[in-house]
Amino acid sequence: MSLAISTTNLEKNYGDVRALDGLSLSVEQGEFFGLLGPNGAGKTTFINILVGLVRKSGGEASVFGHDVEDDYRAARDRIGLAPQEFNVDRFFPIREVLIHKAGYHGISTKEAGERADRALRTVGIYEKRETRFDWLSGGMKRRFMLARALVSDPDLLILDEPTAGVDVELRHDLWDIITDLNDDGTTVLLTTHYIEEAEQLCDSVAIMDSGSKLTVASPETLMARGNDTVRLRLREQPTRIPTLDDERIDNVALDDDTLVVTTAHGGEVAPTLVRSLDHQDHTVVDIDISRTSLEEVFVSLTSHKQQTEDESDGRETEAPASTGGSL
Ligand SMILES: Nc1ncnc2c1ncn2[C@@H]1O[C@H](COP(=O)(O)OP(=O)(O)OP(=O)(O)O)[C@@H](O)[C@H]1O
Repeated sequence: MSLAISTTNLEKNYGDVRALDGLSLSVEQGEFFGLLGPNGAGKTTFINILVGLVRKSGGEASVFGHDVEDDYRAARDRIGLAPQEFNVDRFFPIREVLIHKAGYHGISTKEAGERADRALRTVGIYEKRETRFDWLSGGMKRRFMLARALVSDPDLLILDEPTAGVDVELRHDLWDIITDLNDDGTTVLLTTHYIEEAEQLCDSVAIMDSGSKLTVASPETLMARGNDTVRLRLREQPTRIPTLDDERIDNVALDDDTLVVTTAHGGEVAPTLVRSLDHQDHTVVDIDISRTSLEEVFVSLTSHKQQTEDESDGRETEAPASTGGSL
């Protein structure tokens, strides 16, 4: 399968700041690909290089086989971008803004009108077509950003935090729209600080930090790398930790009447644990298995990288970029 995005050793320096540090990434056609990283990891810089807003300092980047600099026009015409910032012409009705945008991609005025109407219908704000951007509600502004990305019928949709600051209902609505587009064949590159968004939507997720890639895998594979916690509540509190001989167990602790077992195989180990405890006359009255969340994997990967850097530097570095409540 050919690649929608391919970058090799991509570098970007803003003066002394190394925003991208040899980033190599491949996104297959039709994939729903998530880019996760703490603030300042270089996600927006990566996107801006793909769409020609920022010139790379080194390495290679192409979109559907077109080099983003040498073959800029061909690459750019395949991409629809919904940026983080509302960089919209505020003085025209939104339908007109879309028609201008389509014109920029070489689409005739008649066709542009049809595309604009279709895009506004897709995102559910067709009835607002004669309204200026400034007069839309916050949620409608987000919908409009998506419509503007869609007006050129892109093969690659790039969404830079498309649901930042929207309520839960709209977030789910936007997820549905984007998922439908992906089902119809549009490749999607998504950056998000909402881990649930990546978990729900993405086929593959790249976790990056300090301008380079830490890992790429499906959300399921990433979560499987972490440990499960099996909590077994016993009818009577034991005086000491029962013997649990199973090489799949990493750790056992006692928390009042509850045994807390750490293992990479919670679902498989749990029945064995219950049997083994039963043989030792401990009755299990409740059992709970919690799996590692993608958020935990993310935090452990990015904080580990920061620690390694601090250690190898041997000097103080800036505080790690905050992962905040939602990453
Ligand atoms: N125009 C610029 N001039 C100087 N430094 C910049 C510029 N744009 C970005 N940077 C720096 O490059 C690094 C990467 O920034 P970037 O915006 O690409 O990260 P990000 O992962 O998109 O962050 P966020 O999640 O906060 O949007 C940061 O240290 C940032 O301060």
